[in-house]
Amino acid sequence: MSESVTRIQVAGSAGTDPYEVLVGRQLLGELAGLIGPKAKRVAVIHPEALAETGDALRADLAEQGYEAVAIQVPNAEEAKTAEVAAYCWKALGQSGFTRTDVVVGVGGGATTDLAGFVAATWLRGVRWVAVPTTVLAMVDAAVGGKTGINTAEGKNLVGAFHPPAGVLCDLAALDSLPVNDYVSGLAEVIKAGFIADPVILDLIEADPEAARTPAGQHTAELIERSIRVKAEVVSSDLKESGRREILNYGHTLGHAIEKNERYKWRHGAAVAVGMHFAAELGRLAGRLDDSTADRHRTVLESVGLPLHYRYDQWPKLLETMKVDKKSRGDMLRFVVLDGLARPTLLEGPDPAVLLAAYGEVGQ
Ligand SMILES: NC(=O)c1ccc[n+]([C@@H]2O[C@H](COP(=O)([O-])OP(=O)(O)OC[C@H]3O[C@@H](n4cnc5c(N)ncnc54)[C@H](O)[C@@H]3O)[C@@H](O)[C@H]2O)c1
Ligand SMILES: O=C(O)C(=O)C[C@@H](O)[C@H](O)[C@H](O)COP(=O)(O)O
Ligand SMILES: [Zn+2]
Repeated sequence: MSESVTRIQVAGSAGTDPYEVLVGRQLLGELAGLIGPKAKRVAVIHPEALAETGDALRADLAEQGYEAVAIQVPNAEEAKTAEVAAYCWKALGQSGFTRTDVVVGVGGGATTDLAGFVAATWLRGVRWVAVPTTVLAMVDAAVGGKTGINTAEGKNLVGAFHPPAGVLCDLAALDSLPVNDYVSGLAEVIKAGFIADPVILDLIEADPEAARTPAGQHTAELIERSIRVKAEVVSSDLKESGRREILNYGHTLGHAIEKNERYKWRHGAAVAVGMHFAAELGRLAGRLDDSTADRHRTVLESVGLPLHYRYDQWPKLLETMKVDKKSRGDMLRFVVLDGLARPTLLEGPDPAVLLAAYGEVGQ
């Protein structure tokens, strides 16, 4: 067993098995246990940026007796396409991958979303293990079983709920992450702070510069607290029939911005703008106090996340938001706050209020 490993439990829900999220260092010794005794073949799906890691993992698994293949996919959102999923299916088919074999997704959230989706769809579902290597993937994407790809029409429009058998968050992986990608992940950390655990906000506000680096004093605590928020929510509502919607705070506008930018913006940056919008919407709808709304601006800005987007794009963003997964018929639905750590739904807001909220965000 590895030293000083934190183990966070995710309960089984909707007929799925429980699993653990491990946070620590040198966790790869845990991988074989998660792959389980039945697998003969293992496919390691990794992005170009982690070519060496992917190959080292493949070689290590081969030494342990598995027929291991590494499947390299493009970096970031370019991996979340039907074409790349088809490329992975082809590789699994050519290596004779059966129902007892296992997919390992190593990388950021784009890679773990794709790898989980490939695992969910191959032979109608095989076991998979997530090895997240970005802040965002550790605290959010790799946990909870939402897997999927984008289409030209929108973000994550094709996917499946397919929880991993386990999640290994090796904090050492963060040392090679470019600072922009590190900071992008802080958007989901800050989201967890606003919707459920304000201590996260206190820790970031105490030293925003430290929060921007893996060497920061509170890095492990910020990551663990955020994972606990996610684990608690998905444990009770895997398929998003209710409470899980709170994890979509800031995402209604955020996803529309990502689509508008043809997925060239990082998810976390778009969600940061989306949370600013959600805060202004909450304030203008008479739900959220000024001080908590203003806190969104200060904490997001303090770590270097964006608050604003192009004002002239509002009509297009509004059209995209109409097909957000939370919409019901013609009714737009937004996660807003009734107060700090009090997330709720705002259904069918007045279009004038929406425009006024965007007036604070658009530039
Ligand atoms: N499934 C979910 O519940 C969920 C939750 C949140 C976000 N997401 C998804 O996650 C994605 C965003 O994930 P992300 O922010 O991790 O971005 P990402 O996966 O696009 O990774 C960012 C970049 O960093 C590279 N990279 C990854 N790890 C690295 C490392 N250790 N060192 C150097 N480079 C590394 C990647 O190859 C990529 O180029 C979005 O597609 C978003 O929709 C999913
Ligand atoms: O896990 C969830 O549920 C979330 O909403 C977490 C989000 O951070 C994440 O970006 C998720 O992929 C969004 O899902 P979607 O269903 O709105 O596509
Ligand atoms: Zn997200």
